[in-house]
Amino acid sequence: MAPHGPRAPLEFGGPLGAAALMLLLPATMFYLLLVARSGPARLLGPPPYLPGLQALWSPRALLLCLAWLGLQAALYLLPARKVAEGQELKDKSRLQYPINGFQALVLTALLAGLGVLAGLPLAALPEMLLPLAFAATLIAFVFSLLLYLKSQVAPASALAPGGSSGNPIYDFFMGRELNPRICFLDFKYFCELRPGLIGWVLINLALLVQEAELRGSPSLAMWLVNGFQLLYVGDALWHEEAVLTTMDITHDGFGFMLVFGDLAWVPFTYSLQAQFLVHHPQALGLPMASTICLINAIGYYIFRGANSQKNTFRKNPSDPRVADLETISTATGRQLLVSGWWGMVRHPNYLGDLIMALAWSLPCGASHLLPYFYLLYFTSLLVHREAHDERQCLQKYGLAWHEYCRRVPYRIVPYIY
Ligand SMILES: NC(=O)C1=CN([C@@H]2O[C@H](COP(=O)(O)OP(=O)(O)OC[C@H]3O[C@@H](n4cnc5c(N)ncnc54)[C@H](OP(=O)(O)O)[C@@H]3O)[C@@H](O)[C@H]2O)C=CC1
Ligand SMILES: CC(C)=CCC[C@@H](C)[C@H]1CC=C2C3=C(CC[C@@]21C)[C@@]1(C)CC[C@H](O)C(C)(C)[C@@H]1CC3
Repeated sequence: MAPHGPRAPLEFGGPLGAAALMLLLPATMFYLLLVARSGPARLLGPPPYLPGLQALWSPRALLLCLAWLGLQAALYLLPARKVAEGQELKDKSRLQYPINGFQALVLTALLAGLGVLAGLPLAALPEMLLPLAFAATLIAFVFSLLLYLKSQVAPASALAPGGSSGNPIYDFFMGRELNPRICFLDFKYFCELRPGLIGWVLINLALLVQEAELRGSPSLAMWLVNGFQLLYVGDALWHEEAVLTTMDITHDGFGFMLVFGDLAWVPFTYSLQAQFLVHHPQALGLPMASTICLINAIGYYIFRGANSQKNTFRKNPSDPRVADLETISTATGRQLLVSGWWGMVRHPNYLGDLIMALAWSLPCGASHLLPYFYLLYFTSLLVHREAHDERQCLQKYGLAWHEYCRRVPYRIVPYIY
């Protein structure tokens, strides 16, 4: 079982590290937004210029962000095709979650289409990225503060294992409450999948339209980046229920790190490749484009295969699709897969995700490092996540986890790591 309360080891260097990250993460996001639109687009140089407050603050951008959150919340509250139950909580209860994320994506696409037909200038959105990112950051700070205050009146059983150190800065950053919600609106589940992910593909689409207006038609590179990332977001929302077993939902509190990650970091930095392409057009031949599509398809095949295999197995180990796989028994009664995808490396889903990340950067060519930022950041995020998960699995499964590590020695990349 994971350690609780003050005894939980502090992550990210404790309160000082958390405070530094609270400044560093937004600063990095603004830096990337500025660099992507600058001529040299140098990832490792000083920022091209320092924007004044008038370039960042716009009441219209704030209103737009709030309207976006309101729209996504309204779509979340629409009748769902299914209501799923989450993992069992400390008090033995299970929370309920609507499964209508894909429906929200489709309805948002319809609304955006209608908006464009009615004269909504989608291509103007990229020009507002800086003030929109600033507004999203402000919202993230205020929302995290409200969540922190709300957690002060939450019962102890509702707190996450890692966010109750007693240090306000650290707890504000990590999040104290595990599943903060008002009635049916679960804030963490909502934010993780809706406004940020759907916002990301909307920003990508706006960049595609802007490129078409600038150059007559969108480039092949832009189509690939839009297509790959839409597939990724569509897949996440189609398999929405699977997010209920990720450690973000089952283990982590909902504090500034995740709030900012979901609402600002994902839409504004994950769309970096499309931003880069508008300002730095790339000629991409068909052979190269086909190779990149193949790389993305391989990554997706591994990512989806591994995630679905584990989810199917966790739901019903006797399902014919997984019943023949080899397993190790653990003292908890749960089993671990040691063949199939999970017999290749201990985190095959991370491997697939990383291969896709490479495919998203390749259409941007090899002249700049900036489009590869996502790949670099994502590698470090997954290495950190993998170490975190291994510690938890060792605590949960003890000797059986040692046996799994012996049988499957590589973590993410076969024969390398
Ligand atoms: N694009 C992005 O920014 C991000 C994407 N991701 C993606 O999200 C997805 C989910 O990632 P994440 O939640 O970190 O981790 P996983 O989906 O890999 O879940 C880890 C859990 O799986 C279970 N497990 C581990 N090994 C086995 C095994 N051999 N057999 C059966 N169960 C096993 C354990 O939980 P238990 O035994 O309790 O079931 C373990 O805690 C991944 O595909 C990842 O790539 C993640 C972070 C960011
Ligand atoms: C640098 C920073 C602010 C870190 C915060 C991390 C978050 C950005 C990520 C933590 C886990 C995430 C997941 C997804 C998006 C990024 C965050 C929020 C995810 C929704 C992407 C789509 C996938 O299919 C997924 C559903 C498996 C995934 C879940 C984890």
